Amino acid sequence: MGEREEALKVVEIPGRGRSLVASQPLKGGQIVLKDSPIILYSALPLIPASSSYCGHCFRTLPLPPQPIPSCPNCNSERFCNHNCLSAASTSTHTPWLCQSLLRLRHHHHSSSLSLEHQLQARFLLAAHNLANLSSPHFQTLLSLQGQSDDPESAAAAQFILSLISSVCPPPSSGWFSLELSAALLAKDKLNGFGLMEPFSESAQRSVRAYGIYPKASLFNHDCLPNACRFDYVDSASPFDNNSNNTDIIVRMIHDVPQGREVCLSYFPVNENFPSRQKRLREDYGFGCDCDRCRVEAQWSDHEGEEEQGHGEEEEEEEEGEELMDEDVDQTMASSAEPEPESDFPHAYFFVRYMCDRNNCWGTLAPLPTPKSNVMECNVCGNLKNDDQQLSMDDA
Ligand SMILES: C[S@@+](CC[C@H](N)C(=O)[O-])C[C@H]1O[C@@H](n2cnc3c(N)ncnc32)[C@H](O)[C@@H]1O
Repeated sequence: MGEREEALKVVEIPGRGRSLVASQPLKGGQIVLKDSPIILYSALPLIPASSSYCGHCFRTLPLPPQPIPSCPNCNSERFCNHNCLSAASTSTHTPWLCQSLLRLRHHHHSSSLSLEHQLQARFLLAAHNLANLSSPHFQTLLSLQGQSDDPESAAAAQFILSLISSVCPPPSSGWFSLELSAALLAKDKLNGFGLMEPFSESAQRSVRAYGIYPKASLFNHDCLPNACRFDYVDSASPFDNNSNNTDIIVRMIHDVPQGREVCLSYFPVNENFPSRQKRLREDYGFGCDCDRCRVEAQWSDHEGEEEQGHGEEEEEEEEGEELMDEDVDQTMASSAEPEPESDFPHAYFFVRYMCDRNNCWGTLAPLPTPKSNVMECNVCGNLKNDDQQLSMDDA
């Protein structure tokens, strides 16, 4: 872990599992984590085979007349350049993965598979590929939350494993057991991050690729997060010359004291109480008891349902020193600011930290430069001067 990540420590919190906690006071805008995926797979259906993204870095491919190299074996996976082609042959497009995807595409049943099953097949093949490539990274994947007893994952594992093991060439370390396959699918469901298409006001944003980010997988959820995730798909990160197209960074939305848990929201913050609770129970297996949920649970008619969101944003074990429970600030992640006596104490969060651009629903965090007054949206990238916002608050 680099200097930045030392801003966070892994702490076991009863009822929440491993959690990331500020190991020092953190400033709004501060970068607290940079992470690269250990697994990355396309969010597109298996057929048609070719896509407009590079099969290694997932950048949009250049337009003709630029030469676009393709995989000499399957001829369908395409790459930005020869560097990406060469890097893919030992990562995202190994000869075994290439053969497996090719056979799966030619299999007569593949065209009738649901998109969900196609993506689960892509993930399970990518997990076998990881087990062949890197035992430490595979162990990291195994250490993430998600068990074989998740009924949905168990049912999917049975179907997908029987499909891929009958169609694809066996991986050198053999096929996973049914139980391991179910556990891996559950881990993908709980920990996978979606890399979204760049924002457009006029279209629903779709996912370009899914990734497993080992360090970012330890962030718990809060419906009023104090940190948010940025990625720079198809654009270079302005803060890091060495970042890859699929790296993510996590920045603080506002200051938090040492000992406070740092949380992300697993989906856009505008979703209403019933829909958040449903999603967290069904997709992540817990009922949320954050400050915001506790307040909204008291709203008899759940007014605010008109805020209903529709974003489809998804989401190595740190061997860091663990804090004792008493070192953890019990006020947890939210409470962005002092809470007024009202039945909507988090109004402040929405006014100050939610992007007001049409169809965006992103979250704003200050730029990481010291004392920046400029807030950046993590979805559309819009910049907004916080001074305007402050004068609005004072009014
Ligand atoms: C991406 S993992 C987060 C790290 C996880 N706590 C661990 O120990 O690996 C997501 C899982 O963490 C737990 N979790 C996340 N946010 C939570 C919250 N606010 N309350 C309770 N459990 C939570 C749930 O079990 C969820 O499925």
